[in-house]
Amino acid sequence: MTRSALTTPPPDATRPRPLPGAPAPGAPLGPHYSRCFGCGDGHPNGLHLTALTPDGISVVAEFTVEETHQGAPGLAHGGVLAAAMDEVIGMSVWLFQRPYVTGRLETDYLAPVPVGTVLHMRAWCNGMSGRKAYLEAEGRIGSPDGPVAVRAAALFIEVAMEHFAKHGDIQTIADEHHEYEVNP
Ligand SMILES: CCCCCCCC/C=C\CCCCCCCC(=O)SCCNC(=O)CCNC(=O)[C@H](O)C(C)(C)COP(=O)(O)OP(=O)(O)OC[C@H]1O[C@@H](n2cnc3c(N)ncnc32)[C@H](O)[C@@H]1OP(=O)(O)O
Repeated sequence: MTRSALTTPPPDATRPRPLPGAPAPGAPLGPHYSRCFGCGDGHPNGLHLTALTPDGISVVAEFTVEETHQGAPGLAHGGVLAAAMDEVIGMSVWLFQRPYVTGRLETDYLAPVPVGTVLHMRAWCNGMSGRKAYLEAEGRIGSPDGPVAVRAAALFIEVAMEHFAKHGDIQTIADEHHEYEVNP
């Protein structure tokens, strides 16, 4: 992966460890929001990524490239592939049970991805330092051992839950996240 200093963990970064409440290995992760463009099962033309964690600290996911994801005829749009990388990285950092948002996302495109491809994605954390999480992901064509088509490195920044309430749609958050009070 060609990555900048901004997405490279500093020497004092800590290695992530699975938390006690992490999903069981192999259990499906499910969408964090039904209308999410990346994982939402209620999104009419989203990516519909399906994911699980093998170990509580990383995520594997499958993304089937559809006609609605094209850039050039018959080939996936690079921005759509970046969105898929962003999503799978976001799923992996959510395993640490604190809310993070993407600060920076770097992407290498190594091979074209035809419509109909199942992209086998994997995301993991290389280190954490304060509010910053340094993450990486790859997407392989056709199988978990297939050729790598896309790589990404990212810096995610931890935010308070209020970030979503302040900037987003608080009623929908309350409807889907019953543990979150609209008027605490
Ligand atoms: C109640 C329930 C709600 C449900 C929600 C579920 C949770 C999610 C669950 C599952 C996720 C699944 C997947 C989701 C989709 C994938 C994720 C996305 O696409 S997220 C959307 C796109 N990203 C944004 O919209 C961020 C927009 N930016 C911001 O809001 C701010 O800029 C923010 C929060 C990133 C930082 O702002 P500051 O004011 O809090 O903090 P400052 O001081 O600016 O930055 C902190 C440190 O980070 C560095 N930093 C910030 N941005 C950077 C950047 N772009 N590059 C390098 N460094 C950066 C700064 O230099 C600073 O470093 P120094 O502490 O000084 O060392």
